[in-house]
Amino acid sequence: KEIFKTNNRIFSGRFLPSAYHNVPGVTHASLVMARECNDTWKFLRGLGHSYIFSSKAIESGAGIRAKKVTEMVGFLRANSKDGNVVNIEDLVYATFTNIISNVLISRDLFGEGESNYEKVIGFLKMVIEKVISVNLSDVFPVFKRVDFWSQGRAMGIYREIQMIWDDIIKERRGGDDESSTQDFFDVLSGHGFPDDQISILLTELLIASTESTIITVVWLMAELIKNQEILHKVREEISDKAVEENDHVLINESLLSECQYFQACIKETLRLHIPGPFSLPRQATETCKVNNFTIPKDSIVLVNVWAIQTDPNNWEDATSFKPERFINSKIDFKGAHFDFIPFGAGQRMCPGSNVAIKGVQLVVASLVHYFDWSLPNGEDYSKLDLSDRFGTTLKKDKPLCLVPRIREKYVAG
Ligand code: HEM
Repeated sequence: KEIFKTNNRIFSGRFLPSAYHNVPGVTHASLVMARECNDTWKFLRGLGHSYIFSSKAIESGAGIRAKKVTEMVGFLRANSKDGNVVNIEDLVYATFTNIISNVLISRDLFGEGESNYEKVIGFLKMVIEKVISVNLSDVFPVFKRVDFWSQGRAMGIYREIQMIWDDIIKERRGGDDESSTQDFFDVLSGHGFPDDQISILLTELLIASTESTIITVVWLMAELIKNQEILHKVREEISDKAVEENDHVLINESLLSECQYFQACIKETLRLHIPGPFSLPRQATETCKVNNFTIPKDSIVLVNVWAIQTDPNNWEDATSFKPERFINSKIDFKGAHFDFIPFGAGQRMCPGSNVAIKGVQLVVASLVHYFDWSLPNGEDYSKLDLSDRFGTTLKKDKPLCLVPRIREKYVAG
């Protein structure tokens, strides 16, 4: 609360590792990693609100979400006949990447049958790894002027980012595009952002919107599989409240928000398996005092959200998965309850929380509604290993590999 509310303005800086700070264009076109809340940040956050994060923007993306999730279900249906094992992270990576890439550039980044899957995934992982890695000069600023290594690394990141978007942007600039709908590329372009800055912004938004969302889906699925009684309750609730049994049996996205127990499961996943255990590092823009400690200007500030959200003083039976704790509870992730801050809080709070929830709920509802799931080799559900791997993100240690089987009543559909 001291960081995110009392001293909100002072801690509104973002810590920017030198390798990323030195990427040409970053200081003029960064939203997620903008070092301070300057005019460019305000402008980009406003654009993001209008075209990506607001309820209106989310509503207009409903068609894309439905299409991409239907494709995912179709893919699983086709691959669920022979007891094939599916890696849930790989499965949903393509779905979430294509949902956001359609909002950004009106096309799938992972096209069907295209071999760019490995290339794009490799690119995203490389940027994440290189951007967050801390160099000597980050810790000892005295080395800044002689830190040629991170300058070389920055040029490497710049080249990779440009390479991924180059063809797409050229195609768009070529003018063959007849689409009448405006996407985020059009908006940025219309405001005069040059191509290399657009590439940086698209990359930031792509990573911000996929990485944590995918981690959340994997953990939620893992908890549901391990706790079969919770899975059945969720399934029943979705069937009762959100499935419209007509010619095309479809999950009604807007009715999912009325599934209280399912919503509680999503919250409990974000509590127990926080995707960013230290949130996204902030930086003090001025020297200030927090609980009588002096925090010097430019200090890097990590908030241990994992510890807060699993603190036994605040949460009963804190390390167990108990969605019930959120039923009839006012605790939400909107940044006002400081015991539960998976999306951060204050001025730099994640603006995409509603986009994330919409995607997570539709994808998971579809996976549990249309399919039965078992563990490979018929292993007992209770044996599923839920250990995590500590890092800047808190992922499941072992990949979640499951065997889908289309449910009886949808076999012919
Ligand atoms: C479960 C999914 C997600 C989680 C847990 C998450 C979490 C976070 C966190 C902890 C931050 C830093 C907040 C702070 O400094 O206080 C953040 C920033 C951000 N997130 Fe998310 N996020 C998720 C999904 C998304 C999605 C879907 C989008 C876009 C559609 C998005 C866009 C952003 C942006 C643009 C920022 C930077 C905001 C700024 O610095 O002004 N996030 N997110």
